Amino acid sequence: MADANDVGNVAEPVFIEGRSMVILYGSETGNGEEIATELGKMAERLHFQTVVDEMDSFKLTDLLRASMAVFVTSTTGQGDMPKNTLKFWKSLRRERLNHTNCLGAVKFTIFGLGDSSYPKFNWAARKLRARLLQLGASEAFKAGEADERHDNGIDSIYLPWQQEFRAALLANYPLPEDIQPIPDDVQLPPKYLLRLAPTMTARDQPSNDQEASSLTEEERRFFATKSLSAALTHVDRPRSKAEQVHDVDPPRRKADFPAHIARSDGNWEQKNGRQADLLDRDNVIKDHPEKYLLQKAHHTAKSLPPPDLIPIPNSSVALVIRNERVTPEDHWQDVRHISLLADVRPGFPRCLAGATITIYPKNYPEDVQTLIDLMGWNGTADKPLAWGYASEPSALRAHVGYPRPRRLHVDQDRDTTLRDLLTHNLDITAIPKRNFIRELAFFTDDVREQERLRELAAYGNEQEFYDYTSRPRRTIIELLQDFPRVRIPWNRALDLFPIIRGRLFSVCNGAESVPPRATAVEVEILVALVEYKTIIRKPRQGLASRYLKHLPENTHIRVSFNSSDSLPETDKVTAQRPLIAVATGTGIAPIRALIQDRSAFADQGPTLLFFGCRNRRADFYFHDEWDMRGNIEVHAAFSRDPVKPSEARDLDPYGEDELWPSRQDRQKTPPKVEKPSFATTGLHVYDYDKGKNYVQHHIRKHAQRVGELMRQDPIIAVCGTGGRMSVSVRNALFDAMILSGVVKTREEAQKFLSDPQRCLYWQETW
Ligand SMILES: Cc1cc2nc3c(=O)[nH]c(=O)nc-3n(C[C@H](O)[C@H](O)[C@H](O)COP(=O)(O)O)c2cc1C
Repeated sequence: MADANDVGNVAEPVFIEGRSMVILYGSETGNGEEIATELGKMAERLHFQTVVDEMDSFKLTDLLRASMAVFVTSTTGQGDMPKNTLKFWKSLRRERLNHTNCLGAVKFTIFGLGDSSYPKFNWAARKLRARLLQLGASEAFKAGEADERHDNGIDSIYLPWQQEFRAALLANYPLPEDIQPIPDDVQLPPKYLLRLAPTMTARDQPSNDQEASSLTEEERRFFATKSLSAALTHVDRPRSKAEQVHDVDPPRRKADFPAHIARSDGNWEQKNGRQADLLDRDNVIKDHPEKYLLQKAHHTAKSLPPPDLIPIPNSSVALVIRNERVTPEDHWQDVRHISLLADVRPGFPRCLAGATITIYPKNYPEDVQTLIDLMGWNGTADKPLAWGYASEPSALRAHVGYPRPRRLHVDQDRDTTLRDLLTHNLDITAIPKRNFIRELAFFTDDVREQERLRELAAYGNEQEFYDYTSRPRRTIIELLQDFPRVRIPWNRALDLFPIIRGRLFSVCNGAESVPPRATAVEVEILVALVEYKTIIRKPRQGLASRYLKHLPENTHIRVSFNSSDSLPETDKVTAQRPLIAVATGTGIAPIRALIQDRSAFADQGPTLLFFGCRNRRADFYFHDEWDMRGNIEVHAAFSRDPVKPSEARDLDPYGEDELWPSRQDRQKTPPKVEKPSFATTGLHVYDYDKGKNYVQHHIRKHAQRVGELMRQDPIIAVCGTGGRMSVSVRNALFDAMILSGVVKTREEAQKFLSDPQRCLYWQETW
């Protein structure tokens, strides 16, 4: 059994003068951070002294200390920089830097993450790149721009880009002849290590000089770590015999899913006579709720996550006052309307429309125990721990400072155990990322498992990686069950597991319900819980969904608020602008907030709401509220309700009936020349989902009304599940503008929607 203090067979990068790299990321949901981490490991294997950190943790002048800077940033909002780049971005944009060539010595490259369904695709990376060049930095390697809309998502662009970048680094920074890159099957040193804290707890902290002088060196360092956020401790105390006997090697486990035989040749299904664990058909859960919905779980206070709250900077505590299911019990999806009573404190949004609330979920005791059992951590799980850097930091790291692991928030006033970390901090039910899978190969003694893990994470296996991880939403715990010989030493937990991120939800109520000068206000969210069984009947629940589903009323939870940067505050003037709102599903949340915010003003402009959902009966959220408001026109598209014959024609606006009005004409005209007239007008003929009942059909049907409001400087809000919906809606808006004569061509329509002088286009899709 591996000793918990043993970090295994590792190879340190060799120190080579003039070979260092900073990799700075901007990331909202973690994709950019993951890529930065992966690039960091790639650079370390090429013997670069490497620092990977968020942009805001970095001073501009420190860029000059590294031989190369790599920027990785996603785009958020409406072409905006992620929050953890704003400080850095501000310092980069200072006017006094203009024309100074101050970054003349900086060599850089940049990798952007974006989604081409947004009008400002990858704008953050483009803006950053332009400014770096303007300040004299030279682009050492071509920029990359990933698009989440690609078949294999970000990887489609990222992986080939990474391979080319690696080759360019080797060519431009050749290694001395006697030094080879560190191969992928040799472990790099960990960054952080956990260690057992001395037996004395924080509550026993010495109260006077005499007590303090009696502390051992170990204890002294432990207290220093607890009180200083960036203190370093090193793993230097071998575990006592008594500690070692606790970690009895658990019996070797049997895989629930023999992952190592599911090879890329796709024969797994044949060999096993059943389908692999894939959700491989669209709507499989929605169409067969009886098969794939989870059984109701009964929980007691003990089986729920503990109520204790860890301190999180800039957060506040809110009281859950309502947690109600709003969809019928027999509907496939459990959607919750949750109300919280939140303190109005500095930083609370002045306007709730467009604001988001971050909720910090926790893991369930059962999952935590499952992982502890799997890894054989029972002997240490409830002992106080400290954390520290695993080895002496590089000169570059020593200069720029030693941060805590990002987002690691622990209560400094009490002992933190491994079980606490697994409950509050480590995302043990996340979908495993490539880095994680790659690292696991170092913690199994089974050669087949090692091979299989490396194969899954290998370049060229993106489809298989996706099929194994994201597609069935496999969790880290399930991955570990599939590879029963993997044993992660407990002291590596902080280094290997991702840290839980707060989950963002759009606020769904507006100022109407916020009394002036209130000290606490009710904030509402509408949450579609992610939960179902897969084809092989494995339960799947998102971390936040599971947490929220059983969150009892009268519980205190930790939350933080963010105002919208891109939606202007609703005031007398903005409230008068017409609102063209398009929402699908829970995308109605921010739009309801906006409508309520506008209602606080007597003289508000008209609202045209296009809402799409599956059934009138099941998920037409807040429908009873719209009737009460005088100036809202609602056009709803129920995609799964039967279509009335009288409406059928509207759903196929470019169908044969419309193009060839009489049957006779149709018979005369050969089908090959279909739709010629529309192709010449610039209408987006082919984008409509024939026979479906979606919001885009209704936009086109009400083209004249859309056009009328377009002429009055409208606010256009598009919210809901992203990708195809937002693209189709945009095309339908182009068509409506052409049909109503607002513009003549698609290009003009495109310009119109991006012109802040003529409309405000706000998209919030996920
Ligand atoms: C609320 C929201 C707004 C977004 N806005 C844009 C945008 O304006 N342009 C773009 O190219 N991508 C946009 N995206 C897509 C993200 O850049 C993309 O999902 C990326 O992978 C996120 O990476 P991260 O996890 O590192 O933040 C947006 C995503 C969300 C959730």
